[in-house]
Amino acid sequence: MLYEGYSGWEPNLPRARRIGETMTATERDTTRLTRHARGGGCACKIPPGELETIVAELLAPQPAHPHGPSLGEQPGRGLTPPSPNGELVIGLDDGDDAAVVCVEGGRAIVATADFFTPVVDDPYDWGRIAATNALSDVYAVGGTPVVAVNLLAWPRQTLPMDLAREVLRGGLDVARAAGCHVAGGHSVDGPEPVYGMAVTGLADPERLLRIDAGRPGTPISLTKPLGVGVLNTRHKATGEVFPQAIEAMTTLNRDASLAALAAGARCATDVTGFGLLGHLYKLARASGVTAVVDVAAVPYLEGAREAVRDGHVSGGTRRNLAWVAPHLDAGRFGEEDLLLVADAQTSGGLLIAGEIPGAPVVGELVPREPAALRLI
Ligand SMILES: Nc1ncnc2c1ncn2[C@@H]1O[C@H](COP(=O)(O)OP(=O)(O)OP(=O)(O)O)[C@@H](O)[C@H]1O
Ligand SMILES: [Mg+2]
Repeated sequence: MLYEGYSGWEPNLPRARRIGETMTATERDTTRLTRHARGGGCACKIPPGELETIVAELLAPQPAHPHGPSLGEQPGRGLTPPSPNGELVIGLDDGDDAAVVCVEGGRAIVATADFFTPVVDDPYDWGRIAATNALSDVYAVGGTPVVAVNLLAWPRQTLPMDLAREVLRGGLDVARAAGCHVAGGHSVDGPEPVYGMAVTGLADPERLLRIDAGRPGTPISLTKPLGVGVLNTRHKATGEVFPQAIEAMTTLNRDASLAALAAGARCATDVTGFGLLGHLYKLARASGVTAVVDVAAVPYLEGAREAVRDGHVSGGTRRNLAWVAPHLDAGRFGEEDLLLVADAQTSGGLLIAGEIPGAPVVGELVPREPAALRLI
């Protein structure tokens, strides 16, 4: 995930505090983590169209740089080294969730990194959410996380360091629950708090969940309800806490991934900042199919629709909708429903091509139509 930038951070905050110092009420308000970031969670991702433009540059043949190593011009994909140490089986071509490389011994190594600005005010919960989200991309390709390193930026002049400690504690607790070591990291002083992890996992190369493996005639299942985006936006604006959103964002996608593999699924992705519509569009495009969404079957967290009606919609959600609009047959649905299905999720569930016990079927993949997405 790319991090959008540094603008908009809270001015006039108190001096740096030492661990253990008590806070005044005013200071407690200024230590509301979401006030220190313009965006929040996966809603702070670079919009999908802009991201794909810069990533496409990486895929293009790379001319030799006059001051770079003399590897010469690459004939094919720019990212392939002349003498690779492993076979790349999932790379950048379709914007899949994680990179997968086959190595000696018939195992596959899964690599991914994710970090973002605060999505809730509670530092421990934010740590748990960010770690659950970082681990999710390993599960989304059918892997098992093995080791993670923390990625942390902290405005140490304006936010107490003991909050950073709580963030890391939350991340550690989630990784432990996932059976994944946290064995290091990197930390910098920055204007906005940013936290996440780089995670390495293992997978069976014959049993991967790929974004390009969807086939017509397959139902689409969604393993977590939508709506965390609008509830987080409401939380940032009002301070109201939504335990149902925190519960959803801290639920590991491990069981969903295992259930998908057990059901014989071969195609999945996780629903994060580009929303259900954005991620489903990527899946349909990569698989050469159209995805039909049964809007009435899409589950939402309690309070999500009300939050949209009250205007708590992030810029990221509106950008998601604009991005998919040229590829969307929206049928009879109006703005409220469209904003809900495009809602930028943080640490959302898996979108699986296949039927999974306990997960609602929210649509179906069909042969490619003029529009890659159709709502019914
Ligand atoms: N700076 C970058 N350089 C190279 N590739 C990138 C960069 N940023 C993103 N990508 C790639 O672009 C694709 C889409 O990125 P995105 O962050 O949406 O995927 P993701 O990791 O599945 O996100 P999420 O964690 O929200 O599920 C991925 O394949 C990702 O590896
Ligand atoms: Mg992903």
